[in-house]
Amino acid sequence: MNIGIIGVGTIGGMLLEKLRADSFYVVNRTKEKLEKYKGMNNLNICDTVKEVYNKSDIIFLAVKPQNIDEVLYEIRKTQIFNKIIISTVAGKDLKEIQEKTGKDGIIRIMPTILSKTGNGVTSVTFNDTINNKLKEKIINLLSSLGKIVEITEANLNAFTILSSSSPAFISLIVESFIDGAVNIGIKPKVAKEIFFETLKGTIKLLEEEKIEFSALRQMVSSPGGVTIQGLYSMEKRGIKGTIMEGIYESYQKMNNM
Ligand SMILES: NC(=O)C1=CN([C@@H]2O[C@H](COP(=O)(O)OP(=O)(O)OC[C@H]3O[C@@H](n4cnc5c(N)ncnc54)[C@H](OP(=O)(O)O)[C@@H]3O)[C@@H](O)[C@H]2O)C=CC1
Ligand SMILES: O=C(O)[C@@H]1CCC=N1
Repeated sequence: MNIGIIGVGTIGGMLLEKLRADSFYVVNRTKEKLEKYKGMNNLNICDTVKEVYNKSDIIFLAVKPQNIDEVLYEIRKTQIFNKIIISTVAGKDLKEIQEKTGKDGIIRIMPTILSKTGNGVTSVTFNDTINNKLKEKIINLLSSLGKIVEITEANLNAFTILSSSSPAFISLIVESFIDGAVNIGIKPKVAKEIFFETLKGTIKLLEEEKIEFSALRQMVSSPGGVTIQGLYSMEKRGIKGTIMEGIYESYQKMNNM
């Protein structure tokens, strides 16, 4: 199977590194960016969107939303109709891609940077021209990215915030813990090491032992102790509302793209 990637930035590069194909055909606006992949023996660097489209069976669109229309326009000019187009672009729906390209086999995925290590959840939504056999083939292809879930397009925006934006939110929260630890005298390197272990362990308790959030808080908070003092301060400043609001704002922005 030949895979095309249009736009080899953060997500396109990750797809190139993680997916399995007989050959890859790629194009990127800034060609120099592709230098680092030149050692890949199944990589073909192309000059145009048209060349990638013509030579590939499945074509991933991985440009930013502001650049997608120019790519769809180039695809529209081609007269080959039996290809599968998989868009990673936030806020461009299946119908619009179909209309702008004049092609039928359209799929959307919402990738996550966590696929770099084969983790995270990538959601996929198919238009109604894709039959079950093809769906299975596509999900199988995508499985090297991590967990794949099929969802309806109506749910894609919410899933985007949860699985694709969250690594950025979590990174900010983790950084705050490290800064907090440095502020009470722990060296950054040590703080990072200890906090990463603490984070992994907390997730294990919540996930594997199925301990409820509130139960875990109670287990750790001694009456009149230090933990409840910290929780009280965080709650007083509205930490939960702040995070919930951030998620909602992201979602609203996504809906208006
Ligand atoms: N980053 C993330 O975590 C996620 C991103 N997405 C979606 O993935 C898509 C890609 O995002 P991301 O990888 O972060 O963006 P990047 O800016 O890192 O990559 C986009 C790439 O597209 C190239 N490009 C732009 N226009 C063209 C064109 N006309 N022809 C060929 N190449 C072009 C750019 O080239 P140049 O080198 O010149 O800039 C750049 O390398 C976006 O639509 C985004 O919504 C979805 C979920 C998560
Ligand atoms: O921030 C963005 O717009 C993209 C989509 C989700 C993650 N990155």
